[in-house]
Formats: sequence, C-alpha cells, structure tokens
Amino acid sequence: MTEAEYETVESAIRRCVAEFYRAGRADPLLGPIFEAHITEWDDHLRIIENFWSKSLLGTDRYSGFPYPVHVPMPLTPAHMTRWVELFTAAAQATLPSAYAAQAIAKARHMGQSFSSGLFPFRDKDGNPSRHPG
Ligand code: HEM
Repeated sequence: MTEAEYETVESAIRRCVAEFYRAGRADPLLGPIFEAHITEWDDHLRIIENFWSKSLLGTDRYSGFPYPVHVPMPLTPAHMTRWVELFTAAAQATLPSAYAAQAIAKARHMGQSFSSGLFPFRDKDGNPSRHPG
C-alpha cells in the first residue's frame, strides 16, 4: 500500500469515528451512556481511531482491552444492537467499501462476543439478560 492509499484510509477512519459519535451522541439509547462515561472526548476519539487503524490497517496504535471497560456500563442487548446499527451506517457512509465490510464484520463479531460475556442469563421471556430469571 502506498503512503497516499494508507492516508486515504486513515482519514476515512477519522470521518467514520466522527460520524459514528455524531449519531451515537444524538441517539436516545446510546447517547446518555456515552455522555455519562466519556469526559475527554478528544482522547476517546483518538483511542477509537487507533483501534480501527489497528483492525483495518494492522498498525500498532492500539494495545488496549475493549471488553472490560464495558462491564460496569448499564448495557442491555438493545444497546449492542443499536451500536452495531449505527456503526454499520457510519462505516458504509465513510469507509472505502472493502474496509467498510471488514469493519462491520469486526463490529458484529465483537458485539456478539461482548454480549455472550455481558448477558449470560435468560430473562423470563427467554431473551439474553445480565441477570437470571
Ligand atoms: C460491538 C460493540 C462495541 C465495540 C466494538 C466497542 C468498542 C470500544 C473500544 C475499542 C473502546 C476503547 C476501549 C479502551 O479504552 O481501550 C470502547 C470504549 C467505550 N465504549 Fe464501546 N464498544 C462497543 C459497544 C459499546 C456500547 C453498546 C456502548 C454504550 C453506549 C459503548 C460505550 C463505550 C464507552 C462509554 C467507552 C469509553 C469507556 C472508558 O473510557 O471508560 N460501547 N468501546
């Protein structure tokens, strides 16, 4: 990949993250959780850009562990579904199509794997839940 191609994808990632959080902060379900947990927005956006840079371009800019930060948040399966929906729309609107497909597949997979950790029980209707019964 040339330097110019690489920078094209990096700048698309920046647009993707900005668009995702523009929509996410305005979303009635996700917005309050973002606002409650994120105080340093510039730092957070850099971390998320670095996460996608590593995922899509194989850079070494991210070295964290995303799952544990989500455990204390009051998340439900509906939050995960909405997150993946908004991310899918942002990725399709901003990333070159092959990268959008790769990012969306990664987000869906992480959504499933977070959910299996966060919602190990079934509620009375048989839906995944954080609590038994
Ligand atoms: C597939 C779904 C998700 C993915 C791929 C994802 C990805 C990430 C990543 C990579 C980080 C950075 C972790 C770090 O600091 O190293 C993060 C942090 C965060 N995520 Fe998610 N996330 C997902 C779902 C959600 C949902 C549903 C919410 C709720 C609105 C959420 C809210 C947050 C917040 C508030 C932080 C910052 C936490 C902190 O710095 O203390 N995420 N996420």
